Amino acid sequence: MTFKIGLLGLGTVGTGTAEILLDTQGRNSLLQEIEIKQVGVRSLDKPRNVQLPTEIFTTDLEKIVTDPEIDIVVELIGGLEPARTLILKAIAEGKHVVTANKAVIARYGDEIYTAANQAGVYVLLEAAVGGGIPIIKPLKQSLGVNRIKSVIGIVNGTTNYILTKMTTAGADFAEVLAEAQQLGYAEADPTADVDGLDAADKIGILATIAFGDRVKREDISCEGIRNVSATDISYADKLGFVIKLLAIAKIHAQHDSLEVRVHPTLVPKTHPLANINDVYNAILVEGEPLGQVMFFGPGAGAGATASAVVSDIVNIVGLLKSSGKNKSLDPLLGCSHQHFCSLTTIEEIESRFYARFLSQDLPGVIGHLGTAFGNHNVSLESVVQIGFQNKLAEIVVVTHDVKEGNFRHALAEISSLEAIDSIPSILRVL
Ligand SMILES: NC(=O)C1=CN([C@@H]2O[C@H](COP(=O)(O)OP(=O)(O)OC[C@H]3O[C@@H](n4cnc5c(N)ncnc54)[C@H](OP(=O)(O)O)[C@@H]3O)[C@@H](O)[C@H]2O)C=CC1
Ligand SMILES: N[C@@H](CC=O)C(=O)O
Ligand code: NA
Repeated sequence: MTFKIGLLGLGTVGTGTAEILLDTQGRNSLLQEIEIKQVGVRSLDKPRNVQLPTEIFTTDLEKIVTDPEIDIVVELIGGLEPARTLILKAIAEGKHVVTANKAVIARYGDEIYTAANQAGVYVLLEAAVGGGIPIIKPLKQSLGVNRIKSVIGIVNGTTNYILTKMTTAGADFAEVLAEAQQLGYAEADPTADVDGLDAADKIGILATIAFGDRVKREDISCEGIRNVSATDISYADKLGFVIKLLAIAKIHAQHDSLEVRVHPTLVPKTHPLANINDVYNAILVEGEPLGQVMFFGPGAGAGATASAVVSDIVNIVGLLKSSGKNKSLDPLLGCSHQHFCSLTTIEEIESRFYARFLSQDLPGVIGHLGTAFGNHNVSLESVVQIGFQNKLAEIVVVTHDVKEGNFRHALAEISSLEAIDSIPSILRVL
């Protein structure tokens, strides 16, 4: 029996997917039972890097998702629309769906999975988080019996590539971003990478699976890497840290709620996430009774991402072959979260902070800073004055764990001190 695929999109990931499906030797034997029946693209004239019969190409993607012969629709066009509508239509037509589209699942997961469960079809998305790293299936299956306490990851390849090159080679932000685009790592609109939106989509998906309640995408606090400067990278290094864009989801014990956030973070050089470089991603999961486990691998790029896409396709084919006409879904592969959870407000979130101040070089300034922080219950781990910028002293402060609200109030008081010229950067510390 042959299982027929409708491939929506033949860009970076679509091409990688087709390459695996067409070159089956030495891979799982189920691949030999899979045929690409149609390919949907935007332009029929574009040269393609993979050999497929021209007659299977179309720009009519609706025709693919309604084709009665197609068993699995593989959505690799990205973006919200028409991706959402096409996925819903495929589901309504009784087709299983494989997607790499974290943007659409993070926002419309509720609608999509409700429809999929009613229709008795799978929507698998291993490629949507961590590219080639197996993380969705392990969270659902291998780690499912643990009480998850935290999921902390570097989940965006583009920004990790940029930060790594800025740190190790002093490279220029715009140049490295162009390189990441060239390598096929970045989103069609790289703002999604640079501003942390892609990482927020991914941590929203991981948190929903790990903690069992849906996370509303708009509740996730999100800050990108645009303001990370060479000066901060250099200070972080002197203080024993590297700067990484972290996506964090963890149980907030006091409030019995979840905190989910994305921001550039000073990570101690001794922490396992500090050594994840270039396009690599890693996700550190802590659960009870397991303890910590870390998933590591290439987080973007054609081959790595296609590996996850095709594994999902093969998983569905395996299930279709073994379950025959029995339409009930394997609960460990489906997604049936019913409730949205409430997230801890940003004011209540506790973390360490790094702040860099430019001040007049006057006696007593550091004392005034300390007093202002003390007035708002912010205790300091270290205060250093190392350099000068245009005759202004540069003072760098690292706090102990503090409530974000208290820290912000202290900063407001400090800004009004006469000696303080400006606060060029504020970053969190892991
Ligand atoms: N690149 C990566 O490393 C990773 C990407 N992803 C996700 O995978 C998905 C695809 O990404 P990627 O392959 O990089 O994207 P590309 O931009 O390289 O490819 C998009 C493909 O979809 C087609 N397409 C886009 N919009 C339409 C439309 N409206 N109608 C018909 N065809 C359309 C394009 O057609 P045409 O070729 O004619 O222009 C192209 O073939 C996205 O959701 C992305 O977030 C996930 C993990 C990693
Ligand atoms: N643009 C994304 C692609 C993979 O999800 C990234 O850089 O991580
Ligand atoms: Na993955």
